[in-house]
Amino acid sequence: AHSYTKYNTWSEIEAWIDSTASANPTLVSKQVIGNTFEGRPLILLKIGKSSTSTKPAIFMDCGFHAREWIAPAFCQWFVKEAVETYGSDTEMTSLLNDMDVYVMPVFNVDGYVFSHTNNRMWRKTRSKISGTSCIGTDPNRNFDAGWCTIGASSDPCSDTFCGKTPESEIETKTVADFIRRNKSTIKAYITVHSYSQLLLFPYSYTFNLAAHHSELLTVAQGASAALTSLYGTRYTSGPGAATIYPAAGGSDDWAYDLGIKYSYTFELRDTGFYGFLLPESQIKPTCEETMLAVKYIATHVKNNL
Ligand SMILES: Nc1ncc(C[C@H](C[SeH])C(=O)O)cc1Cl
Ligand SMILES: [Zn+2]
Ligand SMILES: [Zn+2]
Ligand SMILES: [Zn+2]
Ligand SMILES: [Zn+2]
Ligand SMILES: [Zn+2]
Repeated sequence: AHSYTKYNTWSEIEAWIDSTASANPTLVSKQVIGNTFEGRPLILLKIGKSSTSTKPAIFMDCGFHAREWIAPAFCQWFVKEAVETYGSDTEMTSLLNDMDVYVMPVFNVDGYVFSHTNNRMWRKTRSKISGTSCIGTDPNRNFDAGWCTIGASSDPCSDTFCGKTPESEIETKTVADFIRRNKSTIKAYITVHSYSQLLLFPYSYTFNLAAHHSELLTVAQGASAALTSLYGTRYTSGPGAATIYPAAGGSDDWAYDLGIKYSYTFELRDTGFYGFLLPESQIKPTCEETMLAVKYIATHVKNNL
C-alpha cells in the first residue's frame, strides 16, 4: 500500500494521485498531459486554491532519472505537506492562495518501473532507438539547451545519451510543450534529482555566468541555509557547470533560456555513502529538510512576481 515513508511502486503512486485529487477537490486537480514511450500516463498535479483567474505558477518535477527514488518520494511528500498544512501554515497558505504549483511526481515513468522490476541502477528512459539494441535516452541531456555539445554522449548505449535530436523523447517533448504553452504564467522551474546534496542553477552547458547569476545564487544560498537549519545537512549551491560538471541538454538550462528566471536542480541526499540506494528511514528527514528549501524558493518567487 502507499506510504509517504516508502519508495512506492508506480501503481501505488498512480492510485495515490487519484485519491489525493479526489480527497482535495478545491486544492488539487489532476491532469494527464501525455503518455510515455511504453504508454503510461504523464501526470501533473496542480496544487493551489482554485480560482477562476489564471495564477502565476511554479513547475516542479521529480524522477527524471529512474534510480533516483528519493526524488519522487519528495514530490509525494510536497503534495502531502501542501494539502495537510494549507490553512494552518502561513507560508504554504499564502503560497497556494497566490500561486499554483504544478507537481509532476514521476517524469520518467517507464524508467522508474524498470528500476523497480529489472535494474535498480537504471537511469534513462526506455525508448527503442533505431539501429541499435541499446535502450533509452538520458532525459536530462535531451532538452534543446546547448544540446549534445558537452557532458553528453551521442552513443545510444551511453547512460548520458543525448537522443537522436533535442526532445526526441516523448516525455521530454510533452513536458517542454506544456511549459512552452504556459510560459507566461510559470515563474519558476524546479527539478528534483539525487544524489550529492547540491542546489544547482544555470548554466551547466557553459561556464559563462547566467544573467541573473547573483540573484539565483543568493536565493540558492538562502534555501540551502533553510535546509541545513533542520538537521544540519550541508548543501553546496552554485551553477551546474562548476558545481557538479559541465553538461548540456538539461531541463533547468532550457527553462532558464525560455525565460523562467528561477530555475533550479536539487540533488538530494546523500553524498555517496548510500548514494541512489538511500534507505527508506531517511525519506522523512530528507523530505522535511527539502520542504524548507523549496518553500524558501517559492516564497521568494511569490514576493518577486
Ligand atoms: N542542466 C543540468 N543540470 C543538472 C545536472 C545534474 C544532473 C544530476 Se543526476 C544530471 O546529471 O542530469 C545536469 C544538467 Cl545537464
Ligand atoms: Zn506498497
Ligand atoms: Zn538525476
Ligand atoms: Zn544525480
Ligand atoms: Zn512536515
Ligand atoms: Zn527572497
